[in-house]
Amino acid sequence: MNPVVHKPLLATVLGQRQDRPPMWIMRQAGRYLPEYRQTRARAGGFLELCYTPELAVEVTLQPLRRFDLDAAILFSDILVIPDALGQPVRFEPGEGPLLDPLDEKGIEALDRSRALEHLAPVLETVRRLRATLAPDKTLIGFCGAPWTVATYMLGGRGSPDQWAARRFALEHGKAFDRLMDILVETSIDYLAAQLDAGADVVQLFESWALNLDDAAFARQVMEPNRRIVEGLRARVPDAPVIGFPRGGAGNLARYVAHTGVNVVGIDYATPLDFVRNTLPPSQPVQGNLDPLRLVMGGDAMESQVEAILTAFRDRPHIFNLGHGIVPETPIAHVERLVELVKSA
Ligand SMILES: Cc1c2[nH]c(c1CCC(=O)O)Cc1[nH]c(c(CCC(=O)O)c1C)Cc1[nH]c(c(CCC(=O)O)c1C)Cc1[nH]c(c(C)c1CCC(=O)O)C2
Repeated sequence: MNPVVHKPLLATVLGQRQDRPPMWIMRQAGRYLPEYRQTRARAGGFLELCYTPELAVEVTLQPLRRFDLDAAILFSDILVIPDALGQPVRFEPGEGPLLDPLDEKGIEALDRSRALEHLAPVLETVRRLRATLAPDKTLIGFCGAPWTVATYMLGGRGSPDQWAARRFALEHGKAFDRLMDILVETSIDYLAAQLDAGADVVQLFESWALNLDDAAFARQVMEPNRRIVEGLRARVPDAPVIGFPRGGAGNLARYVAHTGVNVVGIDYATPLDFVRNTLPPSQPVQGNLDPLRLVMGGDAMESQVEAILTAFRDRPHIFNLGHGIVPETPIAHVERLVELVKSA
């Protein structure tokens, strides 16, 4: 890596405000792109795509060929971790991910010893991306944060209220804490390996940081995220981390202070002036356009893009959506979004 080349997105993560905010789009490689759908069909299954470096590199780079984005995000999924721990994951069309829900015995049977071996193809993808990516582009690695991954492991599928996992945490406290320990340790190994393979920064996707009371938020979100950041930095000093606790707005300042993440992701339901009043101007933020506005385009999109750029003008800001891009998004609207942010 050439240390002289400037990476605007990485610099922003490290706290340096840029004149124009760098940008990427959560879930930027995906079904809204015809070339993704084509490669996906070639791969067969979704996990096969994640575990085939040649194809995973290809889909990672597809959005950067179309749009002038400042970062590539490793193409993989948060659910490769349960898969690597011995809880198989299936992706069925129209269903989202499906797993056989874990019970206490299932937690005891999880096997961390071969997880990194299982994830070797993903790490090979990172190495190949590092070798191919233009030097001014930031390479983002990621994993799901433990609570979010656990909601799928315990519930067996996505759910609107994460009831099964929230109940399990209270009903089987010891087994739940054991599961958190396993996920924390595996995530540290996995993220350290991604940084070692050439990722510039890693993001913790805590997509289900909502529906939690104070005590549950502290136990299930803040503490595991903090342990990962601390454990990772014990291995990779100053490892740059983006935390995205979706739905955790009331805890934004506490989350940042407790976990030590460099950047905090802001979901689209969080008011801009709340962020301004809650986080000091030196605190880097990422977000927060509603993906629906990108589907709509026109003034619905442009007015809110302007509001976000204005609200975060005085601080390090990475422009992004407030959650992942959805399949029905018109490509022309993404082109327009990039043009708007680039001319800010
Ligand atoms: C909760 C979660 C998952 N996966 C992820 C999260 C956290 C972010 C969020 O909340 O959206 C994260 C994720 N998933 C994927 C990426 C790849 C990198 C990127 O381009 O951002 C990333 C960073 C690819 C994917 N992961 C998935 C797809 C679609 C699969 C397909 O091609 O059929 C892609 C491109 C499948 C997936 N994977 C998951 C679900 C619920 C689904 C089904 C719903 C859906 O399709 O969006 C779990």
